[in-house]
Amino acid sequence: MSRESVENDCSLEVGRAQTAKSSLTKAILRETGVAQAIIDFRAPTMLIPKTEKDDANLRLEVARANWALPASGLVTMHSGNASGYDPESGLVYIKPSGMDYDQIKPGNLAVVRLETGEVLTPDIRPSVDLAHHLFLYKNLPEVRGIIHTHSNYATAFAAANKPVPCCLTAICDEFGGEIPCTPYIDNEGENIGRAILKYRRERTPAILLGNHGVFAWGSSPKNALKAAVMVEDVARTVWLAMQLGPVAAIPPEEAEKWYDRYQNRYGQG
Ligand SMILES: O=C(CO)[C@@H](O)[C@@H](O)COP(=O)(O)O
Repeated sequence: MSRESVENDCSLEVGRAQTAKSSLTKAILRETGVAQAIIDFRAPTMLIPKTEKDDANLRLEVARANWALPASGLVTMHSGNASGYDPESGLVYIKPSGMDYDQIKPGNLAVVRLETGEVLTPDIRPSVDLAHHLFLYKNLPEVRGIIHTHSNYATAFAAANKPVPCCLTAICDEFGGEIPCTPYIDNEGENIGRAILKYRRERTPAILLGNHGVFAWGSSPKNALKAAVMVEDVARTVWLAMQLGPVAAIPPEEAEKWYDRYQNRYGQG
């Protein structure tokens, strides 16, 4: 679709967009200090067909999750991506493929219709991992955010096709048991998505992909990011522990106690 036809076919709610631009810009400048992140809401990639309701807040959250990947040491160069899903509009916002993280803005994310896989941003190519993100959103109905990384310590376990064993209370808290690992899976079609569903543990919001990396998910892009950060953190600690000898597994009934407290009574509610 040409830029001209996109502009003809689409409507911009200018007043709404300008309000959002103003508040988003302030939020970005306040929280990141990155002046370049000012969003141009008139950019063609922001034009969404009339039937779709764009979600400025989710755009900001997805951009933030992508910015956090290099900031948290989870990616090298372009080797990871973050997305978010808005069930009201049916739209998925995802990192543009191969884009430098400091070039990502709320206004230049790739936008995809979940139901059909149609890319609504003709001039922005989505992450090569789009198919896996879409498959997970379709099959895990509570999920609103997904992260993929090749973070080093977790990916070392993946290289060995080994799960991260449940040998730390922090693993019980966050994951409720070991972080599983799939065998090697090729990247065609829905193969990775299907393998994630097959090998995941029901309540564990992350998995290692054999010989590849990490997928993590959550009820928001921020929560998916937390899971991705925690996968790497515990993988690093377990790796260090393994230099001392075999690690000691925590029995499932003990893991359950930690999980229950952390998930149900930890923090400020
Ligand atoms: O694993 C791979 C490539 O093999 C991708 O996850 C990674 O490079 C990120 O790709 P995108 O920049 O999101 O298209």
